[in-house]
Amino acid sequence: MDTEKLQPRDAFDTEHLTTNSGAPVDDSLNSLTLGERGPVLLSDFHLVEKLANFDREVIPERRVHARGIAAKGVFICTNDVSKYTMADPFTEVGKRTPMAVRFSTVVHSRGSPETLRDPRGFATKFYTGKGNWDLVGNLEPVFFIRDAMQFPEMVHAFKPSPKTEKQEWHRILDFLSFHPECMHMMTWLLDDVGIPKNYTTMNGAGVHTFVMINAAGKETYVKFHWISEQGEHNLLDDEAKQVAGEDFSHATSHLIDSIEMGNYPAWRLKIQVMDPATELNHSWGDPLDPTKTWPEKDFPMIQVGRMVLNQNMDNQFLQTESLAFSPGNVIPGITFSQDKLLQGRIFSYADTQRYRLGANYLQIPINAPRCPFMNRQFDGAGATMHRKEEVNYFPSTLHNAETVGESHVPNVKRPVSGTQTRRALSKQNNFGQAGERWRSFDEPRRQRLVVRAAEKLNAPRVPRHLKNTWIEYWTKCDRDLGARVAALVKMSSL
Ligand code: HEM
Repeated sequence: MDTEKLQPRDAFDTEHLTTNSGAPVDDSLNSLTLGERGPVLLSDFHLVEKLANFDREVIPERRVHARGIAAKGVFICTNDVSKYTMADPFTEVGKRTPMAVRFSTVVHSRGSPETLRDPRGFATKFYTGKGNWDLVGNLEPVFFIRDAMQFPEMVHAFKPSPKTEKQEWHRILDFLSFHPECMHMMTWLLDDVGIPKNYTTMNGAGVHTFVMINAAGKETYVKFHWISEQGEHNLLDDEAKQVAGEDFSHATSHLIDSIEMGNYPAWRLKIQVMDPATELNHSWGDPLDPTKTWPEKDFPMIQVGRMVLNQNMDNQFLQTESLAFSPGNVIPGITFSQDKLLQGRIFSYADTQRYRLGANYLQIPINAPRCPFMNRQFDGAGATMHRKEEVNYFPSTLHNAETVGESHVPNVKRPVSGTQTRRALSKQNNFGQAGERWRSFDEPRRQRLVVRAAEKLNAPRVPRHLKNTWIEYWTKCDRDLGARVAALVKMSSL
């Protein structure tokens, strides 16, 4: 018997219960006691082991995006984009790359309703032949802030109050009043898309500008978009209340049921590309600013592939809960831009995952690469990778491990220069795209956003000075929008 092949899994089940170390269990209903009426003996190893395991069954939930559901699928390359990138999923039209995807809400805890007005996470992992590539995006193509320095406090403001354990809009509006760059994102959050009907009926976006590099080393700025083939459908506020009353996990139920019934949801992956040499020429703002979209008339969408989700997860803890996505996971042909929000994310995800899942979280099967891989860092808590060689260092004359060199992992060549500084991007244009987006809506949709914006300002404990600031911001987005919000805001004496 090859005991190393007998990894713990249901394929090797005995017909009877055993202890964790495999010994048969005589009784799993009655504790071992001194006489029928007790006391219980500490030598009941099976009881102690069962309780000890139970006591450790949960791990910290994700700091954000705690509530979500994952599925498996496949990415199919549909267009030749080799002039932009050498990345493995795009090397051949028709190439298929296995994927894991997790959709989520953001602010509330793991058991919270899926009908809340909240951004939605759209995290994708491509198991490519050159390592895992994670495109960790959201439904919304923009974000509230531009610099990772502000993220922890932004999350504190959105999360339930440390005093009341409730999300409170006076705290959110207070924090965001220092960040007028959030206005574009607010026109997504307070729009109908703020509550998607289901996860399958929402689009997704990579948000940041990334860099694609082709085989000749040419660099192209790129934005990624997932466009739902099911169409974009949302819940109006009253509908959301009704759905929540029936099934507060409605989006999870819908995804699982759709896949179960063979109605495999699909998305088109589209890209927008920009020559980095033009990056300072755009009147709408800076492409390194994640609060901006690139106008489609100047940067048309180019289809590159299709993702189909065709398999449910069958172990929520080992798969959905243990999935670890990171914007730091890129592959040759795709790399980071200088976007300051993105650069902070490169650190934060792997860091939280070492805390949340342990040092060897990448050895958990759902996170491990599907291509051959090898390095010298595999010991520690949670290690399961059985390696037999004596050389666990690099370089070595005894084992000819090599690195591949820059021609296989091209890096950005464009020079970066400047003095050390802590400064915001100078080209801000905080209100332009927010106003454009609101004006692009039909009248009923415009009015729904107005009503929601006013509702937030009428929430308990929003002081007069914040109401004034926010009316000013909405007015800067669009004069009519500001006037209509102001007309609905109750000016208390707070
Ligand atoms: C500096 C800014 C940000 C920081 C520091 C940050 C940090 C985090 C952290 C710590 C997690 C939990 C990860 C885990 O436990 O596995 C997370 C999850 C997530 N974040 Fe961010 N985040 C930032 C901005 C963003 C932005 C701009 C987006 C969208 C483009 C985004 C999308 C997501 C998604 C989709 C997840 C859930 C991944 C999953 O389903 O497991 N985050 N983020």
